[in-house]
Amino acid sequence: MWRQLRLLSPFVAPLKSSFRQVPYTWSLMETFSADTANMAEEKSFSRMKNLFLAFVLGGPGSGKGTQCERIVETYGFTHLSAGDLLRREIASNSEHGAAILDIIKEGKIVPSNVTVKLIQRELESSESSRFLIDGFPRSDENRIAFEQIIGREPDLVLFFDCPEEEMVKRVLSRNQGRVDDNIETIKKRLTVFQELNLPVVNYYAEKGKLHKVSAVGTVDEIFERVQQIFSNYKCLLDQSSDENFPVMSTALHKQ
Ligand SMILES: Nc1ncnc2c1ncn2[C@@H]1O[C@H](COP(=O)(O)OP(=O)(O)OP(=O)(O)O)[C@@H](O)[C@H]1O
Ligand SMILES: Nc1ccn([C@H]2C[C@H](O)[C@@H](COP(=O)(O)O)O2)c(=O)n1
Ligand SMILES: [Mg+2]
Repeated sequence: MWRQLRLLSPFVAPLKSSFRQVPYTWSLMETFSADTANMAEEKSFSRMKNLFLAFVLGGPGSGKGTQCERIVETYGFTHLSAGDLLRREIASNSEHGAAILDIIKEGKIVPSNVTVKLIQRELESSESSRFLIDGFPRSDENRIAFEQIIGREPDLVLFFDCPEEEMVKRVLSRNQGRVDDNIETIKKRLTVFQELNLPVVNYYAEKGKLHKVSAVGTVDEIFERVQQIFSNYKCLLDQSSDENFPVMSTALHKQ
């Protein structure tokens, strides 16, 4: 209603002289652009509300990316790795690229608004209705920024629990040319994991959203544990299904 009144107001105001028409024209344009922004925000809000969102947490090298690949194959999720989105920013020489590279080399955390905006862009531009958000949130600040910008919380949180020794071994033998896969940066990332990531894990545990998965064993063994968790979310996942993702029910019925 208020929007309709705002739209009408330039027309009902008296247009006594051409001098007066300039501000009225501007006000009409402003009204239209404010209205377009409101409509885009409402559209985005209603899309976000209907998505199935799973956060995937775990220390460096715990196997988040590896398990996400299996979840994508089996359940038709779209995989958004926060680290990959940041690395893509670096590679594209974007405005923030150089600063992001410095932060990643130091094993630190990129400012939350940068990471959340990258995630938001993917969530909004994709046709998908279910997402794995891997490596996010890495801190309480990340979590709060997501809640504020996206306007909601995840449906579930997976946490891959892995001993430090095993994580270090896996990262050092990864061989993907990552600037942070060296022993100095790994030590820093492990400290950040203890100090900033674990409070987020505890937060979701207290909210009853956390599913802790032992990340020890073969990739297949770990994925079996993951499937057991997803089997409890059949109803919610089916609500988020659409013609692009007919695989969910099939995958769950196969178990
Ligand atoms: N269960 C496993 N056993 C042995 N090696 C594994 C296992 N799962 C993954 N790996 C290997 O360990 C390395 C790290 O795995 P992955 O990249 O999935 O971890 P990540 O949690 O995504 O790490 P990061 O946070 O650094 O991105 C990869 O080389 C991967 O092939
Ligand atoms: N929420 C995030 C996720 C990642 N980063 C930065 C810092 C990480 O060490 C690096 C690599 O991430 P990964 O691929 O290991 O998930 O990216 C961040 O700052 N904030
Ligand atoms: Mg990864």
